[in-house]
Amino acid sequence: MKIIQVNENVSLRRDPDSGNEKIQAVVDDILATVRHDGDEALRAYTKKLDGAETDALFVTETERVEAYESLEDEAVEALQQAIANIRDFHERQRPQSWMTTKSDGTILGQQVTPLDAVGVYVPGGKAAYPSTILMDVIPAQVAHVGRIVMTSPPDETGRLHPAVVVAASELGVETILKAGGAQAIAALAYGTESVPAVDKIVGPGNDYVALAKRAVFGQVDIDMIAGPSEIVIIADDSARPDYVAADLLSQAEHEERATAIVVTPSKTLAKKVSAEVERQLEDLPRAAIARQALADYGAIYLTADLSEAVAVVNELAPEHVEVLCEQPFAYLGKIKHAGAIFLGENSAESVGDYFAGPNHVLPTNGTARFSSPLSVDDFLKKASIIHYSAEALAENHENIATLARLEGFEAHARAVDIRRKRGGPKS
Ligand SMILES: NC(=O)c1ccc[n+]([C@@H]2O[C@H](COP(=O)([O-])OP(=O)(O)OC[C@H]3O[C@@H](n4cnc5c(N)ncnc54)[C@H](O)[C@@H]3O)[C@@H](O)[C@H]2O)c1
Ligand SMILES: N[C@H](CO)Cc1c[nH]c[nH+]1
Ligand SMILES: [Zn+2]
Repeated sequence: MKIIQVNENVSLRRDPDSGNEKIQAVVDDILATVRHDGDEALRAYTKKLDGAETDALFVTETERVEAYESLEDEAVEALQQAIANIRDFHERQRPQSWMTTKSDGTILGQQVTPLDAVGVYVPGGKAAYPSTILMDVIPAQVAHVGRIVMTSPPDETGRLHPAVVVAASELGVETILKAGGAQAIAALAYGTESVPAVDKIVGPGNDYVALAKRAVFGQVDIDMIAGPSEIVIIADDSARPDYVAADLLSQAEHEERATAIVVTPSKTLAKKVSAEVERQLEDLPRAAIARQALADYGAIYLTADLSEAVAVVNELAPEHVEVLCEQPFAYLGKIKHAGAIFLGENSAESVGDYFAGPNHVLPTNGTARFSSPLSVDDFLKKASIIHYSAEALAENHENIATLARLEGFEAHARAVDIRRKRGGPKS
């Protein structure tokens, strides 16, 4: 791996539009066609892009049974344990409606309501992601979303990966559409004869999915545009080079555009990590992908000290940061910008990707500066509650009318004046 003396201009931010003009044109065409031709277009794109016939657009009961038959019991049990952990974590996020009554009888509050219908996109082109189903569906269920439509691209036989079907079934997801890419996003956003439109679409995907989500935003809400995976490891001499290397490779194997970076003041550690990465690459099944990612987006940054390392991490604002230092908890609060913070040598990112409980759908591309992990909040909306008492209106009507006239809105002013002129409001 490249070992680079730190450069203050380090950044993970990539222009999301660069080189995407051609893909955007393809996406716009697919969105318009599915909007116009519905199911017929959905089937035609699935045939063209995924090579699959989908006479039945949704996963059938027989397919569910076959999926369970082809999965090992230990895989189902691991999914069940992960579900329990992720549900437990997200249950703690549920906000409550609230109301407060003031001494003059005014009642103010906030009503929290779940979304009626949500679409969950589960990527399935190059790899199957049952873990992402758990991360997307569980917070929606905890929020009590009314209707969940899941969608994922089928393989050439017209089926979804058995682990995807089992993960969804373990969660009780009833509607599983077999469609991927921009055509799936169009079906969820606009609706077709068989796919009911939703209010919000969540879930990561490739550029076709991301650009389609961005294009339908406004018609529906979306969670975020989640880009390629990113890991940044802040490490001192106490870190084990084999652990650091393993964790870098765990994200580099995702795809050629994944980012894997170490930030350390220790030259000795840097050299050992670089050698370890080469050693561990030797028998890694996805070594070609990981090598490419490390060549293009991997680095070991050398800093003057650990405080400079923290400053670099905050500048990068990565999706994940691991703290492999002697006192990991000393860095909490100092690391301000990261999607998820993993503390200590047993907290490999894989623990969070699959099992610990927190969500693995996280802000990427430097957006951790201003956004947060997917959570129960993403599946709720809030309405304000206002009940003004007679006493409060008597006390404040002149202020309200003055502010209205300041903006030139006479009708606003009269709407409070009228309640005073008629002898004052009833209590
Ligand atoms: N951030 C996260 O939490 C997270 C989790 C899982 C996956 N991911 C990311 O999701 C992405 C998954 O990508 P993927 O490709 O494997 O699956 P995908 O399901 O996102 O995309 C597959 C679909 O892309 C469309 N497509 C492919 N080539 C096309 C073309 N030439 N024209 C039109 N449409 C085309 C097809 O419709 C196909 O069904 C990866 O980048 C992965 O890293 C992120
Ligand atoms: N690391 C990914 C998010 O960046 C999530 C994931 C899914 N499966 C394995 N990992
Ligand atoms: Zn991962």
